[in-house]
Amino acid sequence: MTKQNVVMPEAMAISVAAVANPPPLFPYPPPIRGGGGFALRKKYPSQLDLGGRRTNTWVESMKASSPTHSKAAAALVAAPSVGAQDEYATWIMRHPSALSKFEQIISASKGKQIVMFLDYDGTLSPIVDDPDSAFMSDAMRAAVRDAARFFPTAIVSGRCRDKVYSFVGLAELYYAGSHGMDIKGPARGPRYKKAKAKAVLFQPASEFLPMIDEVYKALLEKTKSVPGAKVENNKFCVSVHFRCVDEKSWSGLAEEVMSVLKEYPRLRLTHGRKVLEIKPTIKWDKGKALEFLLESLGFADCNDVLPVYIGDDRTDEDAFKVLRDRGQGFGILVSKLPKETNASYSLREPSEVMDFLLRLVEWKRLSLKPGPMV
Ligand SMILES: O=P(O)(O)OC[C@H]1O[C@H](O[C@H]2O[C@H](CO)[C@@H](O)[C@H](O)[C@H]2O)[C@H](O)[C@@H](O)[C@@H]1O
Repeated sequence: MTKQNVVMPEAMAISVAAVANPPPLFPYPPPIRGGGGFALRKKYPSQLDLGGRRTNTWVESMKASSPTHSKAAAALVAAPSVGAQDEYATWIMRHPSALSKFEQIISASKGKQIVMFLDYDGTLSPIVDDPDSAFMSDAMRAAVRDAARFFPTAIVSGRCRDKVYSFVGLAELYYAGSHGMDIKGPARGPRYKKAKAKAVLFQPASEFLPMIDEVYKALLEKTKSVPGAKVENNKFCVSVHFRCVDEKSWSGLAEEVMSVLKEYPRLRLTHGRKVLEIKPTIKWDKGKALEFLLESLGFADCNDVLPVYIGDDRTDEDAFKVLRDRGQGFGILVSKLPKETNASYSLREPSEVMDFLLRLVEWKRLSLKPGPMV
């Protein structure tokens, strides 16, 4: 594998400019909890402002970060109120199931190479309490392996690349770890590689490694008194998990995290599904990673490509938005609940993601079979 010297203008703008003027994050509005409904929020900042926002605002953001796993939301999924059902019905018309619209999707791929981008947690593996036990099933692995035989496939995850590779275990895929800040091409050369495809190893935040390591250690120390808190070193970013922390301790945890981060103005804080995420302030995200990978695969400025991105979290919205802005391909949001999203389609859970991959593979196999002799 050769180290690639790629000049990406945004990636080069890593430090000073970005620090002075942090990039706006996509305002992914999680549903408002409580009130018995799934009302979509119009504005909900996904970047937690270390300077001005009060801790209780943080805690509200933390509460909203995993509605599917709150007891109230789980009850609403199991037995939704009439209002919630109406709201879901309206939402699903705007973001129909990728399974029910399968024919529409494959007809859009006519004459084009599908390229698959798959988030990991909550997309290929179910959300579980222990991040170290978020294994994908063998059946899902087989479906991804089959899909990758026909379509270039990349795993795009917030996790450390090595970790997500250890979960997926397929050498023929591209992997973008640390929310796209650590990209590596397949160990084995896939058959579908275009002639202009390049070998890939791209780490736009490498200068932040020592800082991330330092912050990881500081966060470990600061949060060790909070029962259930877990700090995960994702190489170019750090996750502070609060899924197993008693809700009463969330504000204390947020305060500890903020007290560490105020010493690091070149890092920013966002939140995902019951997790606080600490990242470098570079203009790089899963959307940029998607564009980078398309280019690496030889599909830059091509019309004969249909990128499909499947993900469940707010960081995946950056990729959905890129596809929407390019007017190319489409995003599929994995969610049982209505959420404001830039994805075109939806799937309810990882098992539906697997069904979708299997149908794609089956369709491709049939389309490659020679027709009957006449
Ligand atoms: O981009 P992703 O692959 O979706 O990674 C995002 C974060 O996923 C993991 O945390 C989430 O899944 C855990 C296991 O199911 C769950 O316990 C946690 O509450 C979720 O937030 C991962 O551990 C994080 O480091 C990733 O940033």
